[in-house]
Amino acid sequence: MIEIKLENAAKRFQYEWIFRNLNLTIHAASKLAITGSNGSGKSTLIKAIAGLSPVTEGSVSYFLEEKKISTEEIFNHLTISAPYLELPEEFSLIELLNFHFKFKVSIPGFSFEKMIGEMYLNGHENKPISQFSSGMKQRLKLGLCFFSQVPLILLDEPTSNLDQKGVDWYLSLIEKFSSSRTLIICSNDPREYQSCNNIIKIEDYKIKQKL
Ligand SMILES: Nc1ncnc2c1ncn2[C@@H]1O[C@H](COP(=O)(O)OP(=O)(O)OP(=O)(O)O)[C@@H](O)[C@H]1O
Repeated sequence: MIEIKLENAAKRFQYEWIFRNLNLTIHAASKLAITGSNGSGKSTLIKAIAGLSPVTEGSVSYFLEEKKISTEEIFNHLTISAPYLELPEEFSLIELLNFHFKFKVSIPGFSFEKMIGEMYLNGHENKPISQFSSGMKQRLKLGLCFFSQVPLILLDEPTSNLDQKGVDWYLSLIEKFSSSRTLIICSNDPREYQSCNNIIKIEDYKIKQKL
């Protein structure tokens, strides 16, 4: 299980502080929602937690079973789904699963066949991802996150492009597959983060100032 500590974390783009003085411990297996209005900095914060974009000030530390691990290593222990992270469109579904699971281990008992069934993608095994609908792509992104055996799952706008049936399916994924994992969700939609026991508002850490 993984714990994350942000200490005086801050991010600045040019002259704008997106967040500042952020002190937060995300406990192992807890469920955190990062909320805030459009453009407030939710994605910026989740990217900093994922190690995709470094903080300008302060630090983000990771503790896997209480052992500190570096920002360079954290990618091995997480999966992330976000609108700005595209799937490789030229791969077929089977090719993508083969590729993804060269780097990640699947959760116990999950063959590709079972994953495809759980994502409601039967019959599309050899279709290129470029020909998937936006809802199919979103189910695939979420499936790759939950069916990988990692202690940290990061979701940015998890139900974008999903219809009501898809939203219910997403909620069932959380219920079935997130119990012993740390889950962080960026969202403006309370349906998406109803499972979260900790909710922060990015505006509470936003100080605009000219340098
Ligand atoms: N690479 C970048 N360079 C400069 N500014 C950036 C960069 N990335 C994000 N920003 C700015 O940071 C602010 C926060 O953006 P971010 O995408 O984190 O917001 P958000 O809360 O996720 O928004 P939304 O709800 O619309 O997805 C915005 O003003 C955005 O223009």
